[in-house]
Amino acid sequence: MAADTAPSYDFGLLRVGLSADGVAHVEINRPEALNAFSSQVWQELGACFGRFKSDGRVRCVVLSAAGRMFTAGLDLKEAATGPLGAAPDPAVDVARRGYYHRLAILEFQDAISAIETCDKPVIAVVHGACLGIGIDVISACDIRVAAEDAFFVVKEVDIGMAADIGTLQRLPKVVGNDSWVRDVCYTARRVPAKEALLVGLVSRVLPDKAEALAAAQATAASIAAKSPVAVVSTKHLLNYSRDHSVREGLEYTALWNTLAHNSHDMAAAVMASLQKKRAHFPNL
Ligand SMILES: CC/C=C\C=C\CC(=O)SCCNC(=O)CCNC(=O)[C@H](O)C(C)(C)COP(=O)(O)OP(=O)(O)OC[C@H]1O[C@@H](n2cnc3c(N)ncnc32)[C@H](O)[C@@H]1OP(=O)(O)O
Repeated sequence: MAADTAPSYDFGLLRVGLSADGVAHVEINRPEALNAFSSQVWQELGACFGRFKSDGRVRCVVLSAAGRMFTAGLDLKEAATGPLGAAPDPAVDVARRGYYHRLAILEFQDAISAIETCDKPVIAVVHGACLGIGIDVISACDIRVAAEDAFFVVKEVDIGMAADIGTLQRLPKVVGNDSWVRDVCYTARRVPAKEALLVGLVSRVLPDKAEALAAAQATAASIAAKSPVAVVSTKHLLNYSRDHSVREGLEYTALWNTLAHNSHDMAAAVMASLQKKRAHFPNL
């Protein structure tokens, strides 16, 4: 993407950096409120990942958070002011208020789903608490790594609600263990990093946040050095296949690759492999 048309990543509660090797680093930066998700946080997150989708410079993303913990979940102070998107006027009937409340929940869902639909792999780095909406967020990521002090809580039942931004849809597919998912979703119990590793919620646990971040950056750099056509195709096809039958997945993959096999990257990669050299692939 030409510099004059490059999207802006100038946000209030996110710090976004883009390295020359194609790795974007998004840091949720609201440490004074333990990175609680106010509407501004999730709206900025949605906008940011929406922009990554069409920004060819971005090949892989690392998502982390500043301060003591990944996130304390939904901003309860903001939530206490009334339901999301609902008109506060009590004279307005419940159907009319409910209509706008539903739209607001859908908007919140879309913002977090932007992590999944941005096409570029996203690696979450979790340290300290990852509560409530934090689980919705990391479940939408491709890879999760944790620091030893990380712990995870599907906290929603403790605030009197069912999780509604993606945890109940994605977490079962991430860990593939229905009994465990129901245990943690019904009880809101604290899951330590070791257990998260054992059950497959995270793929690595590192001694501390700095090492977890370094490991994620190294993985991201390795992904960013691959053909971006191959990488976005792989993400897209994994997600499609997760949500469809094997047969549907195979048929769709054949169709997708009918186009993707025509990239210059394949020829360059095959040639480099034969010559025992490293291929360099242009941005999407
Ligand atoms: C449509 C709905 C969509 C999504 C729904 C998502 C549901 C959820 O996310 S459920 C999870 C909700 N979160 C919680 O229940 C956690 C609440 N917080 C705590 O229990 C504690 O703060 C803690 C995380 C255990 C940390 O405790 P501690 O180390 O003692 O720090 P504190 O002094 O409590 O907090 C410091 C500072 O942060 C503010 N804060 C903490 N959590 C939140 C929050 N969730 N929302 C808003 N603000 C929060 C806290 O008030 C303090 O601020 P001060 O200004 O210093 O008082």
